[in-house]
Amino acid sequence: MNQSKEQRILNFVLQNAVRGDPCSVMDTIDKYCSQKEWAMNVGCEKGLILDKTVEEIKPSVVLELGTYCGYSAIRIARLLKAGARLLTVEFNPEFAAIAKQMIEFAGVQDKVNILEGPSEEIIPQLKKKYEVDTLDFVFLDHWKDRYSPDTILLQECNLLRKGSVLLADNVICPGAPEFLKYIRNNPSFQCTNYPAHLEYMEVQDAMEKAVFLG
Ligand SMILES: Cc1ccc(Cc2cc(O)c(O)c(C(=O)NC/C=C/[C@H]3O[C@@H](n4cnc5c(N)ncnc54)[C@H](O)[C@@H]3O)c2)cc1
Ligand SMILES: [Mg+2]
Repeated sequence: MNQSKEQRILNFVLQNAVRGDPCSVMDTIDKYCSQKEWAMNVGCEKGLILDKTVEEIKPSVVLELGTYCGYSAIRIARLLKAGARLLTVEFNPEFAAIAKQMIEFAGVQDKVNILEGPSEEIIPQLKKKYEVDTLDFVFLDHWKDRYSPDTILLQECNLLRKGSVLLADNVICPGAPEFLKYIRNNPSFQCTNYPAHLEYMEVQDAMEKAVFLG
């Protein structure tokens, strides 16, 4: 059975990146996806916005929605302080398996927990099953029509506290119009837009940061 694109990306990393070196894994994925096969990793330009957000917050508990191949999980985990943890949610078992291997190769597996299943089922389990009190940082990068329902669900499950930060990828391309409408008209969130380009392309995109005001 011929390989998936995600399997080819993983193989390229296993053969060309330096084991235990997260930056080498990220650079190798970026090289493959810009030169050989495009894939929906946040990439290096928007990745820098993600890095700065994580460095600013210094989060202890991070939730990522949409692991895919694990690129942004590695990007986030490499910056986490000792004892901090990233919970990343992925409902496609093939992608979850690829991401697990990618994260282990990068050497950040001790900081990352891949939660397999749909975000709408996992989010309500975070407190009891995954011992989460509140989330310091949430990176949204899954199906774009899930951004606003999951943001509402996070609030309903009391997982946000005053100062919790959401960062959403792709609010321009593919676009998350319903999310932008919801979050920018909601007085409980302070929003900032970060224009950028779609990963590996000269197409306009942007990230939206939303701080929960409690
Ligand atoms: C028209 C067009 C098409 C594509 C692009 C380019 C482009 C650029 C980007 O940066 C993108 O993030 C995307 C994009 O579509 N991302 C969706 C990402 C999904 C991943 O998350 C997983 N997942 C999806 N919903 C859930 C869910 N509820 N619970 C758990 N996991 C979920 C999936 O299993 C995938 O692992 C697309 C630009 C324009
Ligand atoms: Mg994305």
